[in-house]
Amino acid sequence: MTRLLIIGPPGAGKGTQAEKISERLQIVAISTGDIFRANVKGGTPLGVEAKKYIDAGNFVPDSVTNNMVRDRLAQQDVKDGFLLDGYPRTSAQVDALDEILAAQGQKLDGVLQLTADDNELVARLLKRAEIEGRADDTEEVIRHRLALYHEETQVVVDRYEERGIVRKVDGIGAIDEVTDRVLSALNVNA
Ligand SMILES: Nc1ncnc2c1ncn2[C@@H]1O[C@H](COP(=O)(O)OP(=O)(O)O)[C@@H](O)[C@H]1O
Ligand SMILES: [Mg+2]
Repeated sequence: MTRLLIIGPPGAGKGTQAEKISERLQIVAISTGDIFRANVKGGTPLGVEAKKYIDAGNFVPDSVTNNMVRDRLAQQDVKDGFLLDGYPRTSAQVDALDEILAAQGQKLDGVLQLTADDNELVARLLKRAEIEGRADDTEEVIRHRLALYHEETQVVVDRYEERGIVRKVDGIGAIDEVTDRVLSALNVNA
C-alpha cells in the first residue's frame, strides 16, 4: 500500500511521470486537473463552476477541490494506494488532505517533487498547447500559473519538507531518463 503525491510547477511532467509510476507500482493516479477538465467537457455543475477559474489559470476554490478529493479518495480503487497529481496546491489543501487521510487512519508515505526552470516549463507548455489545445496553455496564462505556483504551492513543498518525506527529482531530460530518476528516488528498481 503506497500513498504518494507528485508535485511541481505546471509543465514539470507530473502527468507524464504519474502515468509511469502508477503502472509500475500498480496504484491509481488521480489528477485533480484531469477530473476538473473532464467535468468541464461534460458540462456538469462542477465543471461549469470550475471552468471560470481554470480558463484564467486560477485555482478552483479550496472547498470545491477538497470535497472532490474527499469523494475520490473514498472510492474502492484507492484502497491499494494512490498517487495524487495536482493536489494539494495550497496550504489549506494540505490541512484538508491530512484530515481526509486521518479519518481513514492513513497518512502519506512520500512526496515526489519534480523540478524544472521556468523557461523550460513555458516551452513545454506552449508545445502541449499545440497538441492538446488546453485553454490555460497560452503564454500569458502559463506565466500566471507559474507565478501562482511560486506564491501558493511552494509552501506546500515546504510543509512536507518539515516532515522529511519529500524526494526531489530533476525533471529536465528525456522522459524515460526522468522516470528512471523518479523510480530510484522511490527505491523502486527500474
Ligand atoms: N522530460 C520531459 N521532457 C520534455 N517534455 C516533457 C517531459 N515531460 C513532460 N514533457 C512534456 O511537457 C508537457 C507537460 O507535461 P505534463 O506531464 O502535462 O506536465 P504537468 O502535469 O506537470 O503540467 C507535455 O506536453 C509533455 O509531453
Ligand atoms: Mg498535469
